[in-house]
Amino acid sequence: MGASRRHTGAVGSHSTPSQGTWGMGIRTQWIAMLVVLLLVVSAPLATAISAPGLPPPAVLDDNTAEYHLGPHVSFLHDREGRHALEDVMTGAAAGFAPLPGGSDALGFQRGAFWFHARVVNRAPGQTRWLLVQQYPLSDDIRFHAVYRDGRIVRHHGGDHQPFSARSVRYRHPNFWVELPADEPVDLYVRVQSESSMQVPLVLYTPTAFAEMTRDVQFGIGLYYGILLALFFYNLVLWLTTRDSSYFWYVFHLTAFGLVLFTLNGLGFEYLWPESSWLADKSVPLSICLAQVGVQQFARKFLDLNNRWRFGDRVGLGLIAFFVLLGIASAFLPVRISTPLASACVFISVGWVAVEAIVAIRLGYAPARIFLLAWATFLVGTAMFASVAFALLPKTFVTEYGVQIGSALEMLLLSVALGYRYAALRNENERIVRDAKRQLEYQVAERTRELREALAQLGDANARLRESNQRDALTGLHNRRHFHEQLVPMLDQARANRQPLSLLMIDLDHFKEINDRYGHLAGDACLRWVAHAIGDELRSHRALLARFGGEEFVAALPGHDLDQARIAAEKIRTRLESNPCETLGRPTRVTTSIGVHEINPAASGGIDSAIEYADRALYLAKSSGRNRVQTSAVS
Ligand SMILES: Nc1nc2c(ncn2[C@@H]2O[C@H](COP(=O)(O)OP(=O)(O)OP(=O)(O)O)[C@@H](O)[C@H]2O)c(=O)[nH]1
Repeated sequence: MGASRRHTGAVGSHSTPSQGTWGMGIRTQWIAMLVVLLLVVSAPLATAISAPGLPPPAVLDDNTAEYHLGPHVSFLHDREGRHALEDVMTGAAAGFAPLPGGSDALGFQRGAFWFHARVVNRAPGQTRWLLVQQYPLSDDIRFHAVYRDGRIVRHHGGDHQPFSARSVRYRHPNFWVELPADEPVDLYVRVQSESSMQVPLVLYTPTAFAEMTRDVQFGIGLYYGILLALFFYNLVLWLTTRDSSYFWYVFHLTAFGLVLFTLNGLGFEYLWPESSWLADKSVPLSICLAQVGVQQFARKFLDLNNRWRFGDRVGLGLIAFFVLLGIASAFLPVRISTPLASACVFISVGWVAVEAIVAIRLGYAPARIFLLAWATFLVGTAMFASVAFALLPKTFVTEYGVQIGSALEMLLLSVALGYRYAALRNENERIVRDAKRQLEYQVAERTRELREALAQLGDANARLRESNQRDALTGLHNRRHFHEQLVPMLDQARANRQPLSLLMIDLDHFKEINDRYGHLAGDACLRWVAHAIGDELRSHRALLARFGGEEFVAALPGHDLDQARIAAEKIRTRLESNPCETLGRPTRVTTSIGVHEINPAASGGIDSAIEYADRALYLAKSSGRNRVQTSAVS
């Protein structure tokens, strides 16, 4: 990347961190962020150190396409910012000194700085050059080219001038300068700025500048293209899933992109070309915004509120701090707010790494990818800084460490979000599955209990029905049930053309038993009689019931009148010959029985049939009792 022919100066190698590419400008910002506190303290000291001698002039020749003036630059600190060009030229001001340590980054300084370099152009075919100050944030830059004949050409630049005032529409301030062949030209650059004092001056031929910007634009397009793709991808995911982690990821990505956009000078070029206020304040503001984004994203992604309360509180504290600092930076001088915000970035970035490590130790799997993403960014930034301190050789990867690291970080974070989403979805599905299983088990359990209850209820109903059909004293069927059962029995007899007979059985003088032995003895006698009749009729498939009081009724299917009479006679004989046991006392009990055969062809109902049997019984009673009487009507 860069011009095909480069020249780094006649004297020694280039020792400043600034180079003539896109990354060089950014690197300068990052170095400033890394060493800003050191510089704030050391720069005034450094300016006080007297120079051993002023640098030699820069000599351009036919092979020069891009020339870094750093080794040829001397500077003068005009603390009050009052000196005019004439003062510094004539020596009325204090003398010029070489750049401290060869570095063109002087930190945050009050007043104005004058930079001087003498240039001799030995290339007669190339007299038009572009001087670029590869730091986009300087407020006020006044450029002067002083020629042998006393002619002075002046330009005015910096981000306090509208972007359109630049010689070339480019993110770094730049000035066209005519360099006649073989004539020394003194270049004086006066810089006054609230932001960091960095003046990496580079001379380009128009061709070299065009080639350099082409490569740089490609790199910038690639980098911000990746960020934009991730932005829209995760924006859509946020809109569809409504998972706030995606929103804070997009916020973090946007704010981080804005920081680099601002530091690259692209913010001033494309977003606020007319606003010198924003040109000044955008750096601390975007830094604070990015830190709010990263802290909030980490809190949400790592679910710190549920996993690590203390870490969550610290994260919230950092967010509150950066919000306040962001608001304050709208009013504070940039030389205070920017170094403060930059220094706090280290705390914030380190704390995010701590949060991720704790989350991993607490067993949160998605935090691993999160930490990997974060480490990628930190390693990229560290490699970039290491090059600046000559700890690592300058390669494509180390030189563009911040861009590569942050692009990889954003990419990995996007993957981590997907992983986290899948993990949450799986967890949800597991919970739903468990709940469903639990519900199914409970439903089965309830169904079983219900079935058991229904069975018990059925049993109870059956028992109730049975008890409704039974006589409580004797255990025989009761009169109502007899009626109910006699109907189908009669229907069946009619259908089968079979006889059906009724017995009306009544104990004789039962009242006397009650009167003589008591009601309980009477009860016992009734039970005994019921058992005896039932026993006697068992072989006849009879329907036997207690008709009421001391009266019983029996229906004998398949029995004609005579067969029924014989069965009745057996009952009578059995009772007569077997005294009932009433409370240990044998008591003789006789019985009168009325017998009636129901004519299946007759249309009469069961009531009339019972009536006939009852009449026969009455006849038996009136004929002297203890006898069987058949009904005359059939
Ligand atoms: N211990 C007892 N006695 C009953 C029960 N139901 C009816 N009785 C008695 O049965 C007797 C029936 O008396 P009556 O209707 O005069 O008939 P009887 O004494 O058997 O005389 P005849 O039927 O005419 O031979 C009464 O004394 C009733 O109190 C019962 O469930 N338990």
